[in-house]
This record gives sequence, C-alpha cells and structure tokens, in this order.
Amino acid sequence: EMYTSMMSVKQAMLSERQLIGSLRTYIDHETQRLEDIKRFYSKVSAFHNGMYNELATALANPLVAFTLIKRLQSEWPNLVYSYEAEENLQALRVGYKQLESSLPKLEDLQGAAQGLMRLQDVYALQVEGLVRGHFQRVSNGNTVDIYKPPVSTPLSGDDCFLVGKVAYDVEDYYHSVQWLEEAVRLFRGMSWSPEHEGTLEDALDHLAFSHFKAGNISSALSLSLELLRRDPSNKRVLQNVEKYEKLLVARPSLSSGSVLKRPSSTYLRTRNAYERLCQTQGSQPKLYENPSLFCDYFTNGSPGLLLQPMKRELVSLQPYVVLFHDFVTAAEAQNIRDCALPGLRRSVVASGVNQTTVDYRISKSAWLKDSAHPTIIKVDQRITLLTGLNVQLPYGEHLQVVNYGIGGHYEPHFDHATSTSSPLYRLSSGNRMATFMIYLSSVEAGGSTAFIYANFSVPVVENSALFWWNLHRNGQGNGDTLHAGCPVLIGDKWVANKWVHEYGQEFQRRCSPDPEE
Ligand SMILES: O=C(O)CCC(=O)C(=O)O
Ligand SMILES: [Fe+2]
Repeated sequence: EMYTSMMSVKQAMLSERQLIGSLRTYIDHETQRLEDIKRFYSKVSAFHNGMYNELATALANPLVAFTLIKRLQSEWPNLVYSYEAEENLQALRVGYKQLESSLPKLEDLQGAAQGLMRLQDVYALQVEGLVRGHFQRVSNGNTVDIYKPPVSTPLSGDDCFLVGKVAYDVEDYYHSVQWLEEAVRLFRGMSWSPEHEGTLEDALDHLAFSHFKAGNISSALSLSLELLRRDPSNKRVLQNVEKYEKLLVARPSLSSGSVLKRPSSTYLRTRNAYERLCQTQGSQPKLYENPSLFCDYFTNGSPGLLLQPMKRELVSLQPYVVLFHDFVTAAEAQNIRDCALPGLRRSVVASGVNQTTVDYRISKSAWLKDSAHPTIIKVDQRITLLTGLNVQLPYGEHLQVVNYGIGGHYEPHFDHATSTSSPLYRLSSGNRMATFMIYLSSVEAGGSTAFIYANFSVPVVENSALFWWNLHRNGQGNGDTLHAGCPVLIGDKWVANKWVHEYGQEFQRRCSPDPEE
C-alpha cells in the first residue's frame, strides 16, 4: 500500500532509480549489438557494390571465393540465430524481477488514481488543467491557480486512460467520462508507445460506454462510429451503434444526457462544508473579527514554561481549540518522524469492536512508546506543562505518528468513541477526552485540519500543535469537534496525535453537569 504514505512513494522513487540503471545497460548492449550488425551489413554490402561489374574476376580470387563461402556458411547463421538480443532482454528482466516485490502493485496505481480524483473533487480542480500539469479551479468564469508547481508535469493520454479506467471499473461514470475524454483527445494526436497500456480504440470504447451509462446516447454513438471506422470488423461495436441509433430514434431526448453527478459517499451530508473549509485553507476572515479570540504567551502557571512561554493562539471557543506555535523544534519533529519511519503501517479506524482500513482515511501511522526516543518524553512533559493533563499510559495513549499519502486525508470524524463497544475503551481509562495534535511537517498546499460543524479550518503550521477537548465536562462527546484532515494537495504531511483519556485528569479538568460546558 505504497500510495497511502509519501514515505513509501519515496521508496518507489529509489526503486525506479535502480531500474533506470538496468535499462541504461540494456540500451548500451543493444546499441552495441546493432552497431556490430551494421558493421557486418556495411562490409557485405560494400563488397557487393564494389564487385558489381567484375563479379567473375573477383571470384577468380580464391580468397574472395573462400570468404564468400565462409560468410554464407558461418557468419550469416551466426548473426541470424544469435541469442544476444534475448540475453540482453533477459538481463533487463532479471534486474526488474529482483525489484518486483518492492514495486507498486495494481492497488497502488488504483489508490493513486483515486487520490487524484479526490483532489480533483475536494479542491474543485479542472481535469483539463491537471492534465496539463496545473492545479486550477474555475471560479466566476476565471481560471485561478490553486498552486503553481515549479515545473509542471503534464499527463499522457495513457495516464488519463488509467485514471479513467479506475473510475470506469467502479461504475463511476462521472469521473470516467472526464478522464477518458482527455485520454481520447491526447491519444488522437499521438503515436503508439511500447510502455503504454491503452490505445485510442480502448479509450473510445470505454468513453462511449461511459456516455451511454450516463444517458448521453449521441456522444456514445459518435464515439462508437469513430471506433467502427478504425476497427470495422468489431461486431460488438457494430451492435452498439445499431442499439444507440434505435434508442435515439425512439427517444431523441437522450441525445444530450443528464448532467453527471459525483458518486455519493458516506459523508455526503457534510461534504459541501468539508470541501469549502478545505478550499479556504484556514483563511476564514470571521475568525479574526471575533474579539473574544486572542494570542498570548502562555505558561499555564507552570514554572517549567516561565522562561520560555508558549505562543498560544486561541482558534475557537466553541469548541475550545488552541494552536501552540513552535511547540516542537525542527530537530524534535525530525526525531519523531525518523523514529516512526520503520513502524509505519496503513492507518485503521474503529469499526464496531474492531479496527479496519478504509478509503476515508488514507495514511500510514506508527505508535511510539516513550522509550522510543528522549524527544518523546520531552514532548509528553511539555503537553503536561501546557495542559496539566496526565499523559502517561493508560491515561494518555502512545504517540501516534501519521504520514499521509497521495491525496491522503481523513474524512470528518470524531476522535472520541461514540459507541461503548469502541476499541478505544480497551485502555479502561474512559473516553478520549482531549486531542493534542502536532504538525511535524509543512505542506505546500492542502492538508488543513477542518472543523466541520464549528465552521473553520486550521492550515498546517509546521512544528505547531493543535489542542482541543473532545468531550463536554459532563463526559458527553462534543458534536462540534467533528473534524477532518483535508487531502494533501502538494507535500508530505506528518502529524503526531497524543490522545488523553478521561481518567487521571479528575483534578485537572473539573466536571460539570452542564451539557453546554
Ligand atoms: O491530519 C489532520 O489534520 C487531522 C488528523 C486527525 O484528525 C486524526 O488523526 O485523528
Ligand atoms: Fe482526528
């Protein structure tokens, strides 16, 4: 599951570097082989050209006659039946096979394609722009760049074909139409390449069927006709053409089709708010107009913070959310990331009594014990100084370090358990009362933390930490803490979560029967 973490994507890059090496060797050997063949060709053809008029005299020379006979009996078959080409190819394949188990699998390609489509949706990016390597959105008729990459990476027709096909295979014709449209356009102006999976015919075929499923019969028909011109013997396409023609005669209204809708998903109810908050990247003006929000230097009355108070930014009162700037140093963040690296595994979520992987959380994570590194102990102590909370097991969980992947995200969720059977209760120290989340990296674009019902989002601020209470003082979950990690548009996002449970904090956060507190 390479696509679920940028760290694994980096490993894929190293594998490709090795592959380039063996391909270089292959090219060199094959070039050498062809040069040898060319030399033989030149020698023999020069002989024939030079001897044309004096063939009989030439052959009178026994040396000439001998070399002719020798060439035909020995040199030609040596060349024609040479194994060199196969041997070169074999060496290339051996190099590839050695790496094969560490290369991305089909599920990685599919996951990466899904990641692209997620970015397309959440950030309202235009497919045409993406294909040209741009991250653009159309708003009020103007095309605006969400992010300008230093070098743009255009996609090929085959790239688009694969994304479109991933959508097609799950009957998501909203996306398949858009991506296959681009594939067809690009394939039309392109010649065949040996590394490609699809052809113009494949793309036309899939696009025509997608249009048909979307109710756009006239597009399905014209694409099928184009396909039939290229492949007149294809009976299936011929049948489709006849079917589409009949349909159009019977119901001419089917010519344009309905406007394609995005496939629905589990979080449809909050989708618009979620996406709006992700797109605004934390720049919600009303937040700064609220006079009850402030920034200060904060010690929490802890002597340990007197000399170096923490820069506190109150982000929201209801729910109570604060951002502590420069909570860790760059070196500490690095230590934590390095420690987590070997233990990164696909992130899971609670599902009933179990834990499972889901599309709505795309990342890898690792749990770090205090003993993993002195930095973890320091971070624990700092959290305690700032919040007064007891973060030792079982009152606090181990530190969970998360690395997001391609379009990696965590859709709207609660950190606390909303059912009594949740695995979160295994520590027997109550529910997750508070979240302390450290941003261990920056990102270039995307990746904000969005609070859906509370209507704000916090952009990733490297080395800072976000703190909030998940529970009301009466122990009930605070519905306003519904939050999400927006898809990472550009960058390598790392966070670390410290979850603090109810037990052990009795003297730090007083209880109250008031359901509002
Ligand atoms: O990555 C984020 O911004 C949010 C992560 C989160 O909510 C979580 O890990 O529970
Ligand atoms: Fe969370």
